Amino acid sequence: MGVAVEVQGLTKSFGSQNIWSDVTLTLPPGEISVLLGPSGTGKSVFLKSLVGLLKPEQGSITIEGTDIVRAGEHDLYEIRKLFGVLFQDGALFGSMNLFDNIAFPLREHTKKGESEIRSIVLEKMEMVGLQGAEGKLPGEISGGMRKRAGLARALVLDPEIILFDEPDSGLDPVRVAYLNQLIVDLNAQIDATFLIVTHDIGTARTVPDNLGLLFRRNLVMFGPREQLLTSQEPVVRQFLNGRREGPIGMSEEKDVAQVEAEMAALEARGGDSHNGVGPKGASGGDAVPPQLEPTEGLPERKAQRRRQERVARMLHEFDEDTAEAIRASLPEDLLAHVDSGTFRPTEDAGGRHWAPEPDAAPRTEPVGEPAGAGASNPWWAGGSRGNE
Ligand SMILES: Nc1ncnc2c1ncn2[C@@H]1O[C@H](COP(=O)(O)OP(=O)(O)OP(=O)(O)O)[C@@H](O)[C@H]1O
Repeated sequence: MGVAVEVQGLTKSFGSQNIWSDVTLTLPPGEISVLLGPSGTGKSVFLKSLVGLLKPEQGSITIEGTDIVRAGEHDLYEIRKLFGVLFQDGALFGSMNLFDNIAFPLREHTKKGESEIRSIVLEKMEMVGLQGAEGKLPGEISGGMRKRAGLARALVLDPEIILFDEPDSGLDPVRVAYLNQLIVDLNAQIDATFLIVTHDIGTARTVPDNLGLLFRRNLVMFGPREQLLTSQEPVVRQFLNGRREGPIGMSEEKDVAQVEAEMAALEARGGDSHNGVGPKGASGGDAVPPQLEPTEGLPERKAQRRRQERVARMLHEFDEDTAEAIRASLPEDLLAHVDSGTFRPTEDAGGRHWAPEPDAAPRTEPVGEPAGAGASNPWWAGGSRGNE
């Protein structure tokens, strides 16, 4: 299982330019989270801070008990081994073929022999659908293949956390759809914690368990996908609908009067339903579309059930629309526990973050043992209807 990344009160500036302040969130282990935000809001700075490449001035990033903001070089080196990073362009060495590019971290950071390296590289290449392309140079393959090669390289050290910096950039909508499926499939296979920075609203709506939005030097919201997708916050709605009207301006923030005038005009035209739906558009259809499932034949995502239990305990924190959307994603056994009050609800997480709470276990009988379930029949084994 992937590890949790707990970010508390994080603040980063470059000189007098504050990038973001007081960012608090937790990436739950093994879950997929997406971070959105207008250009220049510091999403890449956030990713670099997570791997210790940049040092925030305040706050903490705790991974397996180590605060990487304050960690020394040795601890940082160890923690970095937990990460795989997919950079925007794949960050491949142009003069090396794909095999050598993907083998690079193994040759640099391990003492493995060439035959073991070969079997690991070929396994990861197969996982990302690149079998047979070992001898190709990065310049000879498409952008989509380069992303896959970058992903294979991010996988070779068996990471517990994978960071994706705009995996969809430069890809056509069909390639983005294939890549999204690959991301979900990989998550099902390796159960690592994923954080994806993207501008692609389709990805944000269908891939993650959790969604966050950075704006005006703050984390506006971070929580279960249903929370952002049903949100009425003007900035969230503007971003998810990819429209001009709203608080986000061309290069800077707009003044209040202008935003009000734009919103009134938008309402007069019928609201978001009248916006165009481009390939990356978000309007139309359900506010909360079904989440992508792993390809048939692959294991279920282990994080799915863990997440369902987690959000079932958080239901009381959300408004009616969000709670209803979350309930629609829960299997019947968990809903029964929610409705019978078996769960001890989370306290004061406010939907913005999550921490393992030992005291949030069921109050009475263990949730895992509904009547008739035998010890050899684990309670999560059946009856989940997923995010239908
Ligand atoms: N090393 C650095 N030194 C000084 N300023 C920096 C540095 N790195 C980033 N910045 C500034 O931080 C701000 C946020 O940049 P960042 O690349 O993180 O934004 P982003 O949200 O990822 O944008 P985009 O969506 O366009 O990729 C920018 O104003 C950028 O100029």
